[in-house]
Amino acid sequence: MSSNNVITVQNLSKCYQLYAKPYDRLKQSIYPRIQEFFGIQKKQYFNEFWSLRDVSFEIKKGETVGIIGRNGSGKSTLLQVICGTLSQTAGSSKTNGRIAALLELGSGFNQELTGRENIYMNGAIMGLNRQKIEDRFDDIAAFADIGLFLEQPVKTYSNGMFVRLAFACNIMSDPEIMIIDEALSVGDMNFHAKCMTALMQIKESGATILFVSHDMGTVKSLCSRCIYLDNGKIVAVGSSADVAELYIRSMHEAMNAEHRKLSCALKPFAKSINLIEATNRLPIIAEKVFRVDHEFEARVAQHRYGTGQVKARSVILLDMNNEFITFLDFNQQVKIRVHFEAYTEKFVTLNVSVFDEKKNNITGCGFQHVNQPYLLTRPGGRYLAEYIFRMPLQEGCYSLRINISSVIVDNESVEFLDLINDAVIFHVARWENARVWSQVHQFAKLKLEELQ
Ligand SMILES: Nc1ncnc2c1ncn2[C@@H]1O[C@H](COP(=O)(O)OP(=O)(O)OP(=O)(O)O)[C@@H](O)[C@H]1O
Repeated sequence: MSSNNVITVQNLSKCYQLYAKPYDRLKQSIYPRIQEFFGIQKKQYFNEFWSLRDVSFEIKKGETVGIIGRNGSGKSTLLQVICGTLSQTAGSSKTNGRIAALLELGSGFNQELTGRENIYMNGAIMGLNRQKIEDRFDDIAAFADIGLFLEQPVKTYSNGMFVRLAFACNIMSDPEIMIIDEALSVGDMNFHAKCMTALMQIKESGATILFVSHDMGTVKSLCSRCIYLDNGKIVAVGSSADVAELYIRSMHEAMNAEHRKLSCALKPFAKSINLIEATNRLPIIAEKVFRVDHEFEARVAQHRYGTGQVKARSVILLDMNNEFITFLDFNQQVKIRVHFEAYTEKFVTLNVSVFDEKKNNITGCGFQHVNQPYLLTRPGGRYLAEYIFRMPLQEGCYSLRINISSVIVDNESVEFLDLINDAVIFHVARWENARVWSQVHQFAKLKLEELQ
């Protein structure tokens, strides 16, 4: 392993034996030996299931790496093999440094012992002596913040309490490698925020973090690099912004496919929208010209996906004098003008989102936010949608995502008809008045008084 690598995984594979019937397990433990003894070809009484297949990567000291993928893609299996709690079928995994791991709920704690006793037990396992644990005890208890439950056996804990205690123990052990499997998702909002701050501090201290999550926002803000697993194989490794985007795209495509399958079952719902909003046709304005921008379409071909039943044909950013613009002043008012064409009858909404360079969704707007009912398109219909936005954003480079979706279940589920990432790229200049601290500036009012 190179001296800089703290985790090296080489051609790692994990195979589970799946038995159709419990009896097959018994047969597998007896018959092959007998068959071997009599020189008969050995028979296999199980099906092989490979939860990891030939996975290789390296993680350098100080890196924060996310592992993403749909349910069952092999993320937890990978973390368990790296932590040494599960053995691999082939390949190798090497780590170099003190590991603190938050794997599945319940692991690492003795269910019969109290929270307090488990803190001591965990500290000892992490190599801390009694004095060190005592010095840190109050910090651990304060971070876990589970009150009187600290004196109760952990078998009485809720999932959230359990994770609070486990996370507190882990971060107080000064880990060199921190491995977290989805743990934060069971904590409440306050705890999540506290953990994120703690993880940022661990990251700044130079520790290496390996992090499984389904929350792409957290992955993008915490991780510099990302590994995308599917069916136990690596699909992509790269910057977390790019890899998370690839994953989101594949999830959206899978969702569209699912919706197509469900469309028959959902027909009664579509009818109910028809009744409510059947009048929602727009007047045709003959004097305005529909804009088809072939240059735009060629440029975004790689960045768009969806069923294509309604498609944006041009997306432009204009100032309030209707001039094209890509360099904006801080808080400048702009128009986002989208010409789109329908090839079918659908209830649609058109959403615009602003993304930063790390592909975090900063702000945005959809029909429901401006009280615009869903539009019932007609085959061959050509439409113009124009949002007026202010961009009170930190100095930097941003992009617009245009998303035309049809509504499956109000405010819950949509089918993506046309989703275009990087439809427009633009820069926001520095505000002359003051440095902008957060990504979206708040124009607050302040009352400041001196009181007796
Ligand atoms: N003990 C086991 N025996 C058989 N198959 C298993 C076993 N443990 C895991 N698997 C299978 O291995 C595959 C990968 O599981 P794993 O838990 O690693 O996925 P994951 O990506 O972490 O999923 P999730 O996002 O749902 O947590 C799954 O199909 C799972 O059913």
